[in-house]
Amino acid sequence: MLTLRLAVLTGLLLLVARPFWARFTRLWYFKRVALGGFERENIALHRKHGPIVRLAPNMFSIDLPESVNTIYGIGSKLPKSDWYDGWKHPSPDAWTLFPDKDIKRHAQTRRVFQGLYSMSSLVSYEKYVDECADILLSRMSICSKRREPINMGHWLQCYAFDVIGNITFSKPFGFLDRGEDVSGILQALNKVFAYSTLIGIFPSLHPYIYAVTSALGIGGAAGRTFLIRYVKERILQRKIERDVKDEKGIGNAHGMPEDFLEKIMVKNKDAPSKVTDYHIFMMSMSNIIAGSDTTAISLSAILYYLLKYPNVMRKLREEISQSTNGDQVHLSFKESLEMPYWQAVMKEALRLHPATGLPLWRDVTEGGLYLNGQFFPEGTTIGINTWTAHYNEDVFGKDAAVFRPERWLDAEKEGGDRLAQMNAYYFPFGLGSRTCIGRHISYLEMSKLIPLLVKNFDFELQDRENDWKTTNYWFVKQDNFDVTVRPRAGA
Ligand code: HEM
Repeated sequence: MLTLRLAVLTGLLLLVARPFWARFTRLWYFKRVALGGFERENIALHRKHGPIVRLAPNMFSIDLPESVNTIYGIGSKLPKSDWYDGWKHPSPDAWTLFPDKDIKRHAQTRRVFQGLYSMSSLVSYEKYVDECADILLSRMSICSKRREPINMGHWLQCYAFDVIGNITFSKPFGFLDRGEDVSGILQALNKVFAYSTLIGIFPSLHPYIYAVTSALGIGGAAGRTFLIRYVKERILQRKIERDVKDEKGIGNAHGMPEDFLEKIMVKNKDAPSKVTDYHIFMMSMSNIIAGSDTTAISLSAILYYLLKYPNVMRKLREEISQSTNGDQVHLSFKESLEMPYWQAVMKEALRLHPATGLPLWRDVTEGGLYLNGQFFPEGTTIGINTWTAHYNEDVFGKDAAVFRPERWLDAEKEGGDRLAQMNAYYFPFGLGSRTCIGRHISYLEMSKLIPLLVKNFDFELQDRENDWKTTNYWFVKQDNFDVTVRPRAGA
């Protein structure tokens, strides 16, 4: 009887969703994702077919604001789907936080390491951010003298990599100093992202293809190997330094505050069975892989929209000059939190250009799930794409595609439910138990840098007419953020 009921319900599911070929094979979704622009297509699919769209025989893209908590909320028990397998080494021992499907182990790991990413830990990371911001500032001065267009996306990526290296190990990678891709890491990671994004659609092939590509040294294996070696070297070096000094946790290099590695090593020394050497390696790697491109993309988005909307730039600059004194170089994180317009600018830029551009896939578990009256049996995979959510006109209004930081401030002034509804369908950092662990760190990096840049420089978009080009292999990266840069009069 139960089987019959399930068959009927699954049959109904078959009738509901389009596009046609997605019913029969995952190849349809694979092909669309491979084209690199799925975030826009996902929005268009929902506008055409409604809130539930089939992307593969058992994969459904959802655009239902009222279901976001059921799928992702803190109480939700839906694990990440096997699409995430592509983001890890095929060995079950080589697990990492981001793709971990084991809900219990994931929760334990988060509990142990949450503090390293908390607001109170940011105080010790702030100086590491300032150091890299100073280097970027001096690079911008040099670029402004050359008067040639520069790829600002590249420089912001250099900054994001160096900052996360500095926060994690008190040592930037050297991207800003060299202005180029150190040891091919950026190129290699691009390949890793494309590989993981696509193989995740056919996860059973992952062990075989991974073995072949690694043996041949293609598909990003070389850059990944460099990164692994780099992280291991930093850890080893720190262990030696700590042994020599035999000191426990107070400060590290050159009297700077505790960096991430120092904090995690203190935990390791206090409870070696709970915080193992594998944890130290895995969390440090996660910082670099999950925390660099995401921040770079978001920084580019903020600056790009400021350049596209000069009125917003003007208002922001007014707020910056009111909030800082003339000689002050760096805005403190605390000061930035007290700048409502700046906060709204960041929020709005991450709404219009969230860093991840595919549905955040989750598996429906035992007993199935009803969404909007539609039954999804156990074993189906469902997900909401942040882009689909953020461009939802019922939630954000008819002008959802317009960059308008005021929408957040107006909704707040207005009172009522609107702000709560917008906040509930706004998730550039994911949601619930799988929300981004590094989100405060990324806010620290972003909120300090952009005010510094726009206070000191004028940027001009090379192509004012057309929107920039992007490529979406999970991260929606900007390809041609070309600008000219000039020092600002009086800065
Ligand atoms: C603006 C910058 C960032 C954005 C937009 C961003 C976005 C996200 C999103 C959307 C997720 C959840 C993905 C999912 O549900 O599949 C996530 C998870 C994660 N992020 Fe971030 N992230 C950013 C910066 C960072 C930074 C700076 C770090 C590390 C220092 C970091 C580390 C992580 C980790 C480890 C996870 C996995 C968390 C878990 O599953 O428990 N991220 N991030």
